[in-house]
Amino acid sequence: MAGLLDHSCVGRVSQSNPAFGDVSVADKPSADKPSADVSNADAPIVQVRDLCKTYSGWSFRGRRDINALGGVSLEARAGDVFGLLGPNGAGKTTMIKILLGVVKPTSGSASMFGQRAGSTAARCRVGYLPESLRVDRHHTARTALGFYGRLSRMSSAEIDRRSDELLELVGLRGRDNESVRRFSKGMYQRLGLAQALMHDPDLLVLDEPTDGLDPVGRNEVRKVIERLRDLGKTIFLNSHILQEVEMVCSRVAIMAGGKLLAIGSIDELASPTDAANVLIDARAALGHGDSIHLPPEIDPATCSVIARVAGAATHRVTLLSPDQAAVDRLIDVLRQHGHSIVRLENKRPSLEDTFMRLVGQV
Ligand SMILES: Nc1ncnc2c1ncn2[C@@H]1O[C@H](COP(=O)(O)OP(=O)(O)OP(=O)(O)O)[C@@H](O)[C@H]1O
Repeated sequence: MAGLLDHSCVGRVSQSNPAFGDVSVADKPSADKPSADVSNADAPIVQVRDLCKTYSGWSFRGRRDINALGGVSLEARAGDVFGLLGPNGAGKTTMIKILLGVVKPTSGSASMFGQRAGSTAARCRVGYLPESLRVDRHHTARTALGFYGRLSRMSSAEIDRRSDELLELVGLRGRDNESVRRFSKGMYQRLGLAQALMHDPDLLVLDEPTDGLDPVGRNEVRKVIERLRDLGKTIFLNSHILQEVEMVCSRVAIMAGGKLLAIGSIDELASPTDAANVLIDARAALGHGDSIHLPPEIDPATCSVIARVAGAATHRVTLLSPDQAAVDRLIDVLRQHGHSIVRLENKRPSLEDTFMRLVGQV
């Protein structure tokens, strides 16, 4: 049953748990007891040191080892919305499975809240939304939350109170007694977020939470994540969708081929070549048969014609890392030469620029 791991402090992880897909290397959960005194206030919420994972497989050519993680180190701290990014096969899911104790690392260490990743004490404080959550079709949103609450050994009163809060938070209040069979994918994922939050975890691990959703569903799920961020929840988000990561994450790690390529805030990861720039679109009138004339003060290399219609041409001038004086000077020159400023945009480097630069080099 999906969600068992999220509430697994009361039970064992089933190796056939559909929440984890095809897990070939499953680690037996430890028998350590959760303790009220497990927190180490100064410890990073997630800490990974030199983490390596090699899967051993067999093909008709014989034994074949796959290095899914080749010595990754990273940390996420309280209040971070930490984005884990990388192309297919980067090792993101393997990292999450190790953190949740489903896969055993080959070497290196992983801990959460200062406790060994996968230990019961660590897992009790984590809520997990798998990539493809499956809630039994006979459930309503409310009975599903009741089921997950009971797995966490919550009392009926606690389950009712928490369900009310979470249904409100994820925007399913009023739909709570409908069969999940009638839910859209977006509603289903929002219910998934609610089940992951049922036992009020300190860390939320979300694996591709908006994968397969249409733009409306994506937007709804993202709004819930933003609400959780604003409430101060620590979130570990695995996603392919760069714009989404850019909108919600405070820090990101970019991985490829089992290696960590970069880690930091989006601004920290931008290189000078991705630097912020200013775009100025200026329109100049053209007489019949006129060619386009740029003011002589403007370097043609910084300028391109983006539109030419009868009687007018629009130029786009790009200023790299400009100061305000340079922007003012350029506008003055354009105006003196009879150009109208039709658009001015401050463009900050996008995560996509950074991602493509780093991943493209691998
Ligand atoms: N159970 C497994 N047995 C053998 N190889 C595996 C197993 N799980 C993952 N791998 C391999 O390990 C590598 C990393 O896979 P992983 O799923 O961690 O990457 P990912 O970044 O999550 O990719 P995706 O975005 O496609 O899910 C891949 O080459 C994958 O084929």
